[in-house]
Amino acid sequence: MRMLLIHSDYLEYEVKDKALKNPEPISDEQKTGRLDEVLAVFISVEKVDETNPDEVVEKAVKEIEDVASQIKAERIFVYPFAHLSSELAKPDVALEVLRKIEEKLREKGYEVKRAPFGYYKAFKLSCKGHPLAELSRTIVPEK
Ligand SMILES: Nc1ncnc2c1ncn2[C@@H]1O[C@H](COS(=O)(=O)NC(=O)[C@@H](N)CO)[C@@H](O)[C@H]1O
Repeated sequence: MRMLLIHSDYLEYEVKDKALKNPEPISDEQKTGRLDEVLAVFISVEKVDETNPDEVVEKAVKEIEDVASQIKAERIFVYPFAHLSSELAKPDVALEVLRKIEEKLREKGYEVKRAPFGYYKAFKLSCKGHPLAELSRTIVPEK
């Protein structure tokens, strides 16, 4: 899994078209979304993650929590992003992993939104620009 973490004044998105034949079903209210004062986490779930998705979820949540505590972020935006890797996991595995990350972060008390999966989306992001505002992490399951 590849993650790009951007500490932002805000992230907002708007769903445009389907990028997959069967994207995640969404309600009208999910067609746009915005969070202010947010840690935006762009995630590419990779093929290698299919060997142990639950382990990758655990490791990703830990990494995100570590960064969130350092920058004192209480809101997290989980953003499916297929452009951080050339070895993408298949969509059904990727969506399940992203849903579990969202769920576990919420259980830990963060305010969490997740952008819809399988759509082309317009988005606006305002990076804060401090030394820890732009980070990346690579997570792999143990062999
Ligand atoms: N492995 C993945 N990790 C994260 N997001 C994914 C993954 N696979 C699919 N998606 C989601 O599905 C959308 C489209 O995925 S994609 O791989 O880019 N596929 C396409 O764009 C197709 N139109 C051509 O392959 C992405 O924008 C993202 O929302």
